[in-house]
Amino acid sequence: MTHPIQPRLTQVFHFVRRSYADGVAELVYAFDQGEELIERVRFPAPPALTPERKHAFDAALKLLHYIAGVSYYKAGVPPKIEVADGPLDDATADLLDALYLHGLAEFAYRNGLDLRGRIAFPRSGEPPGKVEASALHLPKRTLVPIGGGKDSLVAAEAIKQISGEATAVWVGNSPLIAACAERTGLPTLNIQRELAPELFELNRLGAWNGHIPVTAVNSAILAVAAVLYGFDSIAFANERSASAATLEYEGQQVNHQWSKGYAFERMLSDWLHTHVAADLDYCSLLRPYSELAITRAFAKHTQYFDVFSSCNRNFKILGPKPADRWCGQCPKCHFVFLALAPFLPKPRLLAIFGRNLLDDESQAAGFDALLEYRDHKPFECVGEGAEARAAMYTLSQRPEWQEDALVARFRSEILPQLDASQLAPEPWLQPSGEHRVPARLQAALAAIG
Ligand SMILES: CC(=O)N[C@H]1[C@@H](OP(=O)(O)OP(=O)(O)OC[C@H]2O[C@@H](n3ccc(=O)[nH]c3=O)[C@H](O)[C@@H]2O)O[C@H](CO)[C@@H](O)[C@@H]1O[C@H](C)C(=O)N[C@@H](C)C(=O)N[C@@H](CCC(=O)O)C(=O)O
Ligand SMILES: Nc1ncnc2c1ncn2[C@@H]1O[C@H](COP(=O)(O)OP(=O)(O)OP(=O)(O)O)[C@@H](O)[C@H]1O
Repeated sequence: MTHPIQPRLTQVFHFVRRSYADGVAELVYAFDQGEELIERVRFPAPPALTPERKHAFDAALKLLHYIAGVSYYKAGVPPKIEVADGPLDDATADLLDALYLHGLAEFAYRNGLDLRGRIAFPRSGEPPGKVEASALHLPKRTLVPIGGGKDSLVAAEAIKQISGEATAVWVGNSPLIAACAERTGLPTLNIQRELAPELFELNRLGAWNGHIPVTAVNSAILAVAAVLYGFDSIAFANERSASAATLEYEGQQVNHQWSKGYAFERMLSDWLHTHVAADLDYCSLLRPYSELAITRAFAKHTQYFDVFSSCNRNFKILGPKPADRWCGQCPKCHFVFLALAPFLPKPRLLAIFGRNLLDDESQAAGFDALLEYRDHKPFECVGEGAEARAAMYTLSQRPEWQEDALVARFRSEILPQLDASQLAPEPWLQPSGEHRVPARLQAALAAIG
């Protein structure tokens, strides 16, 4: 079938309209005069929207419409963006311009595209109006998004430790994430997301495709949920390392995890305070912590070892879910194995993964990339190269790891090229840096360390 439009040849990307009724949000997009692409987000058992929350809800839904559009915009990256709402205020346009440029930087790099100067959401140019939305007096309870991996489970346990009222929430239909959410013992909330099926057809017909800032999409969905169900805070589990670029290309920082980074957290946190509710706090509970600090914390939570996984193959929308929670071949499997190893007895770690990834020479290139040895850091949610090197160095000093192929290779081939005084893990275990954790939740920060 010849598709009515060839997305790569389109000239305009339209944010056509949006609606909400009985728990279902419909987000509508189109290329040029082409067919409508409709994404639906389903909020279960929705309470009635109170009049005082309606304005805030509409503002959060509007942002969701614009942020979720990134999945469709990327298919054609047309030079012009049209929004049915009319020109946006500067703060909204600034957030969206930054998100589309930086959140699609990996997508652009891998597709040989340069989006700089190409993405410009229509803006009114009006000076900022009221700089603070009204307080909604939202209930003092927290949405804790669960991703199925170690980070969000550390965040959930920290909030439980301070007896904070919290709900484990996740977007999508992953049985693995559902199992992790249930295992927290917290109340749960599962929001469904149905992408426009036409997008998969456009992909099949050769549309541009690639990595998107999905954390921004999940964040926008949870902002709508917080107003709808009544939560005063959303506590993601994005680590300090997520702000570090993966590589630099033609003068542009390319960060696989940009919407997990602090720059986005700050922009969205401020935007929600000024456009949705002065008392709705968006933050990452793990912001001050490195990946190594988080894996050390996670190593104490043995109750999750038989359900969690960081392997992204588990989270595909299309196709069957893998039988094995850990593929053992991808950068996430490599990194989580390496980052947990210093903090777990070796037999315990091998029981989680079902095999010893560091005694498998076929995985050498994958681990080299984590160490930034002869390759750049992989385009995945992994810690900084220096963290990986500190973890590998720690293992190289442990008798039980000496004979394993990739540890022995590190000792003989890589370690002599490194400055061992820079390889201690301890500096990575201390919290540091800015965060947006609200005062009510700051005791949970200390519970992580
Ligand atoms: C699970 C995964 O890694 N998916 C990426 C993969 O998608 P694939 O084609 O293998 O299959 P599906 O996941 O079933 O997706 C089918 C197509 O649908 C489109 N799509 C999907 C979800 C969405 O939110 N938007 C979409 O446009 C897309 O065209 C898919 O091809 O490869 C895709 C192409 O490179 C990626 O776009 C898929 O990435 C997902 C959005 C995803 O959930 N990825 C997370 C694992 C992820 O990247 N997490 C990052 C967060 C980074 C951030 O800044 O937020 C991380 O863990 O660091
Ligand atoms: N399907 C989802 N629904 C809601 N939030 C999610 C979802 N997937 C990931 N997140 C959140 O987005 C952030 C980044 O996801 P990420 O996959 O890095 O975290 P994780 O799965 O908790 O840990 P890991 O790094 O071990 O995979 C986390 O805070 C997580 O809670």
